[in-house]
Amino acid sequence: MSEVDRGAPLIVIEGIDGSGKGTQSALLNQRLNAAGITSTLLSFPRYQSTFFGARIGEFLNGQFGALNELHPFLVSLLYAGDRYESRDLLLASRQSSQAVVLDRYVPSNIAHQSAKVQGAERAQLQTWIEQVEYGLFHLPKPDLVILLDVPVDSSQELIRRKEKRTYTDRATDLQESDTSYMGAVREAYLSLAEQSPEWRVVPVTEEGQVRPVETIADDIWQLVQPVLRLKEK
Ligand SMILES: Nc1ncnc2c1ncn2[C@@H]1O[C@H](COP(=O)(O)OP(=O)(O)OP(=O)(O)O)[C@@H](O)[C@H]1O
Ligand SMILES: Cc1cn([C@H]2C[C@H](O)[C@@H](COP(=O)(O)O)O2)c(=O)[nH]c1=O
Repeated sequence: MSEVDRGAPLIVIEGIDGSGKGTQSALLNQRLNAAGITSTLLSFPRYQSTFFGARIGEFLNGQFGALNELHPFLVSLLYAGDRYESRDLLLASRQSSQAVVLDRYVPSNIAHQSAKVQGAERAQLQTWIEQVEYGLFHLPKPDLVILLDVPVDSSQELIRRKEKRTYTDRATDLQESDTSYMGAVREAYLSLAEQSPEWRVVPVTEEGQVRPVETIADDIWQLVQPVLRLKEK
C-alpha cells in the first residue's frame, strides 16, 4: 500500500504520567488545524467511549484488586481491547484528516506493562503486546512517536496540577502515585526510543526546571513537519 493510501500519518505523543501529553497533543492538534492541515485528536484510554475503556477506569481505580495482583499481560489486553474497539474510528480518521494525533497509543501499553517485569520476561511481553495489537488486531503502526521525557519528581509536581479524573475521586490514580514504578516506566520508554527509528525524545525539563509549554510545543512542531504527507482533502 502506498504512503497516501494508508491515509494521514499517525503522530503519537508518549511519556510517563504527568509528562504533559494531554497538553501537547491538544496544542499540536490546534496548531495543525490553524495551519490549514486538518487534524484529528484521539486520546487513549477512551474511558467514556468503549466497553474496555470503562473497565480500564475501574481497574485504575482498584476495583479489580491491587494493581500488582494481575499479570501485566492480562492488563495489557484491556488496553488492547480499547484500541480494537476504536480501530474503525482510527482508520476513518486517517482518511478524513491530513494528520492524526494520538495522546497515548500502543507504546503506552508496551512501556507501562513491561516495566512491571524484568529481563527476558520484559522482552517477551513487549513482543506479545506488539503481536496482539499490530498483528492480531491489525492496528496501524505509528509514523512518529514523540516521547516527552521528564524526571519522576517533576512529573509528580505536574500531576498535582491536573484536574479531577472522570474515573476516580483521587488526586492521582493508583499507578501515578507509585514513583518507583513510574521510574521504571521512564526507563522502559527511553529504551524503546533508542531501539526504534520512528521515535524522537523531547525533554520536558532543562536544568531541573519544567520548560514552558510553548517551547516544548515548538520542538514538537519541528519534529512533525517531515512526516506530514499532504494531499488535497
Ligand atoms: N510545560 C509545562 N509547564 C507547566 N505546566 C504544565 C506543562 N505541561 C503540562 N502542564 C500542566 O501539568 C498538568 C499535567 O499535564 P497533562 O495533563 O498534559 O499531562 P499528561 O501527561 O497528559 O498526564 P496523564 O498521563 O496523567 O494523563 C496539567 O495541569 C497541565 O496543565
Ligand atoms: C493507553 C494505555 C495506558 N496505560 C496506562 C498509563 C496510565 O498509567 C494509565 C492511563 O492514565 P491516563 O491518566 O488516562 O493517561 O494507563 C497502559 O498501561 N497501556 C495503555 O495502552
